[in-house]
Amino acid sequence: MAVYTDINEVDLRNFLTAYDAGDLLSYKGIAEGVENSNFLLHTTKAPLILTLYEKRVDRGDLPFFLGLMEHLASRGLTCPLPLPRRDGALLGELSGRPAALISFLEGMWLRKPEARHCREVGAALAAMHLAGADFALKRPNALSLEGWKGLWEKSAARADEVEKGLEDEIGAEMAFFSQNWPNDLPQGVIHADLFPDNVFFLGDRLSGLIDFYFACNDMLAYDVSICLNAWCFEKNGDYNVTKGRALLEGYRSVRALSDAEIAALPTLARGSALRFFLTRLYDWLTTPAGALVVKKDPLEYLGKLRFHRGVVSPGEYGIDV
Ligand SMILES: Nc1ncnc2c1ncn2[C@@H]1O[C@H](COP(=O)(O)OP(=O)(O)O)[C@@H](O)[C@H]1O
Ligand SMILES: N[C@@H](CCOP(=O)(O)O)C(=O)O
Repeated sequence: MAVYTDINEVDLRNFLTAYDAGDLLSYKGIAEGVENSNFLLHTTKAPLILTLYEKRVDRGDLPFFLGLMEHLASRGLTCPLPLPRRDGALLGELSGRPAALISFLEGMWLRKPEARHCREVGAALAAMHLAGADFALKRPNALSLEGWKGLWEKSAARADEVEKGLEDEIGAEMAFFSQNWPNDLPQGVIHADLFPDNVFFLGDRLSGLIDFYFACNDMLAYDVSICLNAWCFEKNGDYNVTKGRALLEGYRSVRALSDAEIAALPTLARGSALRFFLTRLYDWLTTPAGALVVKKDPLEYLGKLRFHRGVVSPGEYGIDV
């Protein structure tokens, strides 16, 4: 359960007085997620999500994240909306943390997505990229090359505790990317964490996207590569080209991918695998034993990284070249 910061009822009731949110009926911590502390609130009005922003979220970035949700919703994308306080602010403070109330989105995430779901995710990602094009705020990607270096510096010395030889292997990846990371592809607002647990479905229909707390400005095709990693591998580590094809076709049915974006997919996918490997590795080595969170396995992403390292043509992802 991702509840790093606990709340008490008296403080919560006091926090809610700043909102027109109805009277509190119940609240409970949510047993999912790894970044922030989330609670489901029932009030005499609509159900709400209460989020307390934790370690990896910089307070200065919150206007970007909350403003982006408002912007995307205004462009027709289904995503949660922050509930303003009576004074108009979107942020308050609870248990010493910045905190916001967010609308509750109906639906559930898919534990076993199939190719048809991947197609919908691809289309939704492209729709988000188009809808974000005129969002006024900017946020550089804190988890691009420089961020990777920082994580790696803090983890390298203990990497071999996770698998022997990792310090050398990942050191070589870092060297590769410092020379080979694309910088001339189309940029825009990306979600940057569109994993299955951040996409809700009602039946077979995609009902909305959540968790915009890694969103930033970066290469649009990098976001596609994140989805290939998150949606198109099987539990045994095999890449499922049918899912990859569906995701890419779904994306291209809404936004075209240029030849340069397609050619860069193997490098982008290798880089995005490294990015999730590094955050997972860092968390694996540093999360305190008693924390109420399910740690994610860095080795899953090491396997994906190795797969991409061996890809010689983007056609291997299921795209016609
Ligand atoms: N707006 C929302 N509507 C419904 N459920 C939500 C909403 N936001 C979060 N959740 C629930 O909380 C869980 C964790 O949220 P998430 O934003 O992914 O947390 P984290 O940022 O900590 O990873 C989700 O998997 C979902 O079950
Ligand atoms: N998707 C990341 C972890 C971030 O978790 P989320 O609950 O915010 O999606 C990973 O799988 O490493």
